[in-house]
Amino acid sequence: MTQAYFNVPEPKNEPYLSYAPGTPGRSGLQAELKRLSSEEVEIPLIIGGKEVRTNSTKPVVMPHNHGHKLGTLHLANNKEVNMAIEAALEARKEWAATPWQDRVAVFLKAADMLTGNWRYTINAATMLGQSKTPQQAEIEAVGELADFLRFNAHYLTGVMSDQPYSPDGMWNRVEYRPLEGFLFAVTPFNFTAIAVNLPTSMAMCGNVVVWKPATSSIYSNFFMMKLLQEAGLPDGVINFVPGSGPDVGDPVMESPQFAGLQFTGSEGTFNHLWKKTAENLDKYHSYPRIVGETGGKDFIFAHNSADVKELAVAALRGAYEYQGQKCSAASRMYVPESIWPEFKETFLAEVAKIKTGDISDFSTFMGAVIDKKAFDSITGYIDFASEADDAEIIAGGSYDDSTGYFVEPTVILTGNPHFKTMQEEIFGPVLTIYVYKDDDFEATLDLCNKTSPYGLTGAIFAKNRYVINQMSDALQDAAGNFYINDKPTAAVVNQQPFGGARKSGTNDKAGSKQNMLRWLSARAIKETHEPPKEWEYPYMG
Ligand SMILES: NC(=O)c1ccc[n+]([C@@H]2O[C@H](COP(=O)([O-])OP(=O)(O)OC[C@H]3O[C@@H](n4cnc5c(N)ncnc54)[C@H](O)[C@@H]3O)[C@@H](O)[C@H]2O)c1
Ligand SMILES: N[C@@H](CCC=O)C(=O)O
Repeated sequence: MTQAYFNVPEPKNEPYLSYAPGTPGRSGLQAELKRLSSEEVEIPLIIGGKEVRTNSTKPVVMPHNHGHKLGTLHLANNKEVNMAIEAALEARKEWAATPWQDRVAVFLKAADMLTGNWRYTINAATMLGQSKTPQQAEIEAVGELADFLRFNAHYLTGVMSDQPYSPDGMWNRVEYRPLEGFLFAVTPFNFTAIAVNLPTSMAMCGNVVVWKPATSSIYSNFFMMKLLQEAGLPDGVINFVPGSGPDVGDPVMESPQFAGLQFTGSEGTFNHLWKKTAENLDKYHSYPRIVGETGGKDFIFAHNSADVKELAVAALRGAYEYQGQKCSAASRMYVPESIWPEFKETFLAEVAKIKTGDISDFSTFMGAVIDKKAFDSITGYIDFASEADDAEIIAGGSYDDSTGYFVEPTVILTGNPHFKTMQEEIFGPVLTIYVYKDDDFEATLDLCNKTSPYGLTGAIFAKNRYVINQMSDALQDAAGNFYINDKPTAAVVNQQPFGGARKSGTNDKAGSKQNMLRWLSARAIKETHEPPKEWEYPYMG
C-alpha cells in the first residue's frame, strides 16, 4: 500500500557511447559481439512468465551473413495465442490494482539495467540480428529505448497529477484506469526501441499485453524480454508471442476481451488490422483503442539559398543510415537547377565513400537489408529505374545476396516528379532526386505536398527566413516531424515527439503524454460533502 506521493526521478536523455578506438565501450561491445556470434540461442515464446516451445520453428540468421545462424525461434499458433490471452487476463487482476508508482518502478529499473550491465548485449544483439552499425544500434536500442522507459514514467506522473477543479462543498477527482481486457502490441523489425516501447508503454499504464514482435528482429527483442523479466515484470503482464502475422493476429482480434492495438509497421498491415477490428466490432466488450504508426515517403526540399555541403550531409545520412530502413528515411529530394551541378558533385563524391558490409567491422557505414523479401523488393525498384526511360541511376545500383542481403547506396535522377520511386515507400537505400527550375519553386512545393499519400517526415534547406516560413506553411500537412536545415531522421524522445498523419498513421506520438493517455480510461469521481436533503427548487416555494 503506497502511503505517500512519490516523485519519479527527473529523466534526462541517455548520452550515447562513441565506440571510438581505444575506448572501453569499443572493446566491451566487440567482446560481446564475439561471444554472441559463437553460440546459438533457442528462442521460445514467453507466456505467463513461462517458456513455451512449439513444433513450428524457424532459424534466426544474420542479415549480413545469412549462412550464420544465431538461434532457433519457436512460432505461435492458435493454441499459444489463446494461452497468452488467458495469461494476460489472469495477470490483470493484480497488475491493474498495483499502484502506478510500483508499476513504473519495474521499467525504471529496466532502463538502468539496459544502460548498465545489459548495454553491450542489447547493442550487439541489435547489430547481429538487424544488421545495424554500432552507432545506429547505440542511438536506438540503448539511447532511445532507455529514454522511452524513463520519459514515459515521467509522462505518467503528469497524467496522474492532472486533476479537475473542486468548487466549495465537493471534491472532484479523476482516476486513470487501465483499459478493460487485454491489449495487442504489434511491432516492426527496424527499431528495437519501438518494439519494446509499444508493449511497455501500455503495461506501465496498468494494462496487460500480448506482444507480437517481428520475427526478423526477434534476436534483440528476446534479450529485451529477458531483461524485463529480470527487472521484475510480473508474469503474464507482457506475453511474448512471435509467429506469423495472421497466425497471431487473427485469434487475438477475435477475442471479446481485445481492448486496443498499438501498431508500428507498414500501411498495408495496419489497414488490414483496422478492418479486422471493424469486422469483429460486435464481439467486443468495448470499443478498442487503435494507434498505428506506418510508412513514409519522406522528403528533403532544397531552396537555392541552401548551403550545399550541409544539404549533401543531410541527404547522405538521411537516406542511407541503417540502409534507409527507417520510416523517416529521406527517399525523395527536390533540388533547384541553379545549385544542382555543385550539389551533384559534392553529394556523389561523398556517397562513393560509403562502405557497405559486415557491421562487426566498425569502419562500415551500411550493413545489409533485413531479409530476402526486403532485398527482392528494393532491388525490384532499382531494376525498374534502370529500365525506365524517364529515370537514370547516377550512383550505386548494384546488389548481391550471396553472403548477406547487400544493396549499394543508390541515387536515381528523374525528370518525372511522379516517377514510381518518387511516390512509393521503398524502405531501402534508394534516394530519388527531381531537379526543378528555380522559377517553379512554388509549384514544386505544391507538388512535394501532393505527391505521396504519406505525411511522416520532411526536411527543408534554405537560409532565407521568409522562404523558410513560406516552405513551412506550404508543407504544413506533409509531415508530422518537420526539420529545418537538418536531416529528416533521428527524432529524440522528449525533444521531437515522433509520428505522422495522412497515411502515415494516427499521429499519437510514441513516447509522449498524449500517447500514454490512449492507454488509460478516465473515471471522474465527484464526492459531495453535504448532499441536499430537499428535492424542490427554491423558486417552487
Ligand atoms: N511511423 C513509424 O513510427 C514507423 C516506425 C518504424 C517502422 N515503420 C514502418 O514499418 C514498415 C517496416 O516494418 P515491417 O516490415 O516490420 O512492417 P510490417 O507491416 O511488415 O510488419 C509489422 C508487424 O506486423 C506484423 N503483421 C503482419 N501481418 C499481420 C497480421 N495479419 N496480423 C498481425 N500482425 C501482422 C508483422 O509480423 C510485424 O510484427 C515500414 O513501412 C515503415 O515505414 C513506421
Ligand atoms: N524515430 C526514428 C524513426 C523510426 C522509424 O523507423 C527517427 O526519427 O528516425
